[in-house]
Amino acid sequence: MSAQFDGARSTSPDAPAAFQIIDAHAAYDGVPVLDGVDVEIPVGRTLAVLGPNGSGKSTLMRAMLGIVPLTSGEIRVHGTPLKRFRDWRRIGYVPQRLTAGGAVPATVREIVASGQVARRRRLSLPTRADRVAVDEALAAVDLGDRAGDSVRELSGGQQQRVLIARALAGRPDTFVMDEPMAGVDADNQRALAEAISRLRDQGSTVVLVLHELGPLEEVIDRAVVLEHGRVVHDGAPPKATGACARPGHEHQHPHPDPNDPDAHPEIIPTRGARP
Ligand SMILES: Nc1ncnc2c1ncn2[C@@H]1O[C@H](COP(=O)(O)OP(=O)(O)OP(=O)(O)O)[C@@H](O)[C@H]1O
Repeated sequence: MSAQFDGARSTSPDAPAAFQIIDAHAAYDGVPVLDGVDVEIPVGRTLAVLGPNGSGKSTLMRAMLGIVPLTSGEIRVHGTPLKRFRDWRRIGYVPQRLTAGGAVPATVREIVASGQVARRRRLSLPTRADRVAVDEALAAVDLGDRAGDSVRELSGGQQQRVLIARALAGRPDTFVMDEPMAGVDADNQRALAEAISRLRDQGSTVVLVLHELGPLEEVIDRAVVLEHGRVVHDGAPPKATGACARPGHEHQHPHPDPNDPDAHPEIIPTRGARP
């Protein structure tokens, strides 16, 4: 990746934490899913959220973006309580799977450019700088030569890279990625790890849900492990062992149909949320 992003703006030691999650509780239909989560993520850190299926990892990501409301507790984003946070252009969200291209024959470039919508004023057209940012984002994930192709023609791993490019195109300084490695082959995992490591080197904050560290082991400075909606570890990334540690290993676990918009509330921004 040769492109340089100007996203990482607030890396001074005095900058408030990118995310402060304070005694967060959340529930679906009265069933607790987050049960008193406390995590502080300073700017410029690369943090993995690990844990078994159903432990609440995705729910925590969604809560951090205001998609899932807390039943109690507080979340602050770059020092501002989530409800009052408006600077969503600083946040780049990479959802679990490609959803934007599923129903319509969008090109790679169109999907990536859609990541700039929050930056632009209403009804304004993309500027030259916007177009350059899209080119840079595509180059960053090594998909510059696929810009005109339909995303449907891409493999799952390449589609995942498109989602990262979409987040990059808005030039955020804070990334929230929900299982960017899920279902991605070893080559694409390495390409993604490289893109993420460059984000870290540029001072961006990156929070990722992962099932195992895999090729990201070198990139992650800290890991939070959830179990039953509680933090059971917060510190150095645990050493990977067994088959799950091998590059290319794919977890098999149920996920909603990626083309079912009802199964992906994150693509329908709620009030105050701009994923
Ligand atoms: N929209 C929803 N409505 C009801 N229950 C939900 C919803 N989303 C998640 N859950 C349930 O909440 C619990 C936590 O789910 P969550 O997706 O946050 O876990 P996770 O750790 O990300 O799991 P995975 O690794 O399988 O993605 C699970 O029991 C899940 O079935």
